[in-house]
Amino acid sequence: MSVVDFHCSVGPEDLYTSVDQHFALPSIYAAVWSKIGGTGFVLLRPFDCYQSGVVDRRVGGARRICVFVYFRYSGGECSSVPFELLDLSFRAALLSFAVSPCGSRFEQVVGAVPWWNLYEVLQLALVVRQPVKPLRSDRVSQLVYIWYCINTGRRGMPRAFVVLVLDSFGLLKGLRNGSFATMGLECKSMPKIVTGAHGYVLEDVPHLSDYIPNLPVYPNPLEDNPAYSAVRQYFVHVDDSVPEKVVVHKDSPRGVHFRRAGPREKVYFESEDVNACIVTCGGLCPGLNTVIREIVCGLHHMYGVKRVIGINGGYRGFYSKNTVSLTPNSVNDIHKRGGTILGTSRGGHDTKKIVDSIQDRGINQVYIIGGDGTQKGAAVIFEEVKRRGLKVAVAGIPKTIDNDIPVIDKSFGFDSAVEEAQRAINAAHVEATSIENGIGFVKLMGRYSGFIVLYATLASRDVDCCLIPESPFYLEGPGGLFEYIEKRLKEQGHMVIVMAEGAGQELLSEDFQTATHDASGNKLLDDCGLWMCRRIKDYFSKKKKMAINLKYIDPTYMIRAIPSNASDNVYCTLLAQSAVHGAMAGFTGFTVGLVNGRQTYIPFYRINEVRNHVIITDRMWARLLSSTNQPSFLSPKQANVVAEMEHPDTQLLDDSFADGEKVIKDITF
Ligand SMILES: Nc1ncnc2c1ncn2[C@@H]1O[C@H](COP(=O)(O)OP(=O)(O)OP(=O)(O)O)[C@@H](O)[C@H]1O
Ligand SMILES: O=P(O)(O)OC[C@H]1O[C@](O)(CO)[C@@H](O)[C@@H]1O
Ligand SMILES: [Mg+2]
Repeated sequence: MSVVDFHCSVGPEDLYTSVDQHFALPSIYAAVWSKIGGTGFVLLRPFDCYQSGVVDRRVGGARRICVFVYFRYSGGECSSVPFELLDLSFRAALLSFAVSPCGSRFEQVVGAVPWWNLYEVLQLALVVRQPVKPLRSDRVSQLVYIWYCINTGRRGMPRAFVVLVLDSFGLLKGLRNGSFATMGLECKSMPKIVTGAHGYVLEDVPHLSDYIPNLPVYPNPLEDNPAYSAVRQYFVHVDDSVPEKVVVHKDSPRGVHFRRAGPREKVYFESEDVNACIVTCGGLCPGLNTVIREIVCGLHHMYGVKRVIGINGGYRGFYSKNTVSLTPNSVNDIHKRGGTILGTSRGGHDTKKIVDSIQDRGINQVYIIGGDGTQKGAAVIFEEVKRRGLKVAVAGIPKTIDNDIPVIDKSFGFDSAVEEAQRAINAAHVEATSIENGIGFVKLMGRYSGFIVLYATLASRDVDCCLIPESPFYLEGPGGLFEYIEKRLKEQGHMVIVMAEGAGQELLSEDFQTATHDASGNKLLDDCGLWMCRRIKDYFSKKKKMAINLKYIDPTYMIRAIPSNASDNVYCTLLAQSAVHGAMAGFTGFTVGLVNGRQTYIPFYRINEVRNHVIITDRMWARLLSSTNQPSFLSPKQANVVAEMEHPDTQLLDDSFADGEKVIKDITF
């Protein structure tokens, strides 16, 4: 990659960002933000330089390119530090980073400094011992170039790791008011980080009282609830928190925690004042109706709330559709149905119109059920609500059958989807075993993350080959997929292949590629399953002159349109009740989620920073490989890249190496 790559034509729809937070970030812990596919956008203030080891642990390994951007501000309006000192600290930061395990791993370092200052360019080159090319034009366009850089990776996977060294908050505020605004960026809140003894960190969620002073509090009506009186367990302790990592060594720091979900002694809403709404966005997922039902029933039965409305048709429904009144009676049976009784949609997120509608209708609790995109939308709604100073609690309930939401143990609907996928795999197995050289080929969902396919394969034990987006593969030649199919057919006379829809997209021949974007800006995938089946058939009939019988099964929409299974139903109930307790207690700007088996409130930025991926250097992938006996399909070059990946100093500090499936990193080839 060179500076030239910054000029590639990426449309405005690709300009996702989290960097608008930069001037409010308190430390590097809170400063690692991610974009589509998991780009680490790290904002390093001059005095954070000594923390580069933390950066390494959070984003190390996958990133190959490092971009330093140095804005030198000469207005002086907000900076009380002399420029000479800022220059010094900048160089210290750069040097410290460049020689750190993280910095030294990058293939190339690009330094962006004001183009007119050749002296700075030379200094940078000296420090990083690499050719440094200044980016031309003014500071605003430099920022735009960085966005481009983030989005230039293959298969939509970003390749850049960006470090901003800021020397003036004032300048960046100025930029935000200027070009940032035209990029549709919003100012976000400062993360609430509470620290305690022995490395305890609480990544807390916002509260209405953070921006509305002197809010009245009320006793929690649960105190009079016969069910809770019976067990004499009413409220969670105000200081209860849940650790993000439960595998520790005796000297490990206590690490990051999230606020434990549950009812609080005091609430910030009187029951008769609550006017709640529920909206579902994005694709379908088993359990949506259960969550709707349990929010309505939880509000009604636990808190005596009578006014709950449903917003029809996703985010756009706030301003373009009718609402529907929801009562325990009207939602009584809905959990037995798939889909969402409210309807859903992609696109149409107009923050101003949505919050106008919330304000006009007098809504004061907003429950937003949806995937990664929806949670990003919820975060923006929260910011706008806060900016207007409204007493409105915004709660997210994460949904996705793909299980690609980070931090949480798993998303609701995932188990049901995996279970339903068994029926398709069984059918494929029956078909394959009933005929000579039978191949059962099943395509399942999983746009960027292959969890459904991974778990469905492990659960079934009938699968001989599992293909996921995270694990590249190739078709022809030694070690390729075709060779493996031939071997398997010769060994046992049949085989079952299960593939995620996002796998092998890069293999599709150009004539087969028709993909564009959906209304939310998600890249639409081409039907790689169909294409693969055609390639397999062609290969064996034309090249090998070998008769095979391939049956293609595509149950993708069937596995997400079903009602949730029993375990997801219970999970949905707990999520919904946790959301209700949180909103009633005045918390806002949070997503509910299960962390290490406990319900928690997670700040939006943690849910939105990365995408959860299957890690193919993790033991779970080893379990998969030993279950199917398939080769890794990595080309020698790709295998080298994997082998080169260094493990962090302390494995326990990094999710991807902890025992289990919770991951935050991705591998980019
Ligand atoms: N960055 C964003 N900011 C504001 N709104 C967003 C953002 N990304 C997505 N949205 C909105 O969120 C809604 C749902 O997004 P999307 O279609 O990506 O589905 P999702 O919630 O990610 O669910 P799925 O699991 O099906 O992908 C859409 O209405 C979209 O406009
Ligand atoms: O066809 P739709 O409704 O846009 O949804 C398809 C996508 O939704 C998901 O189920 C969830 O993101 C993906 O697995 C899939 O690619
Ligand atoms: Mg999504």
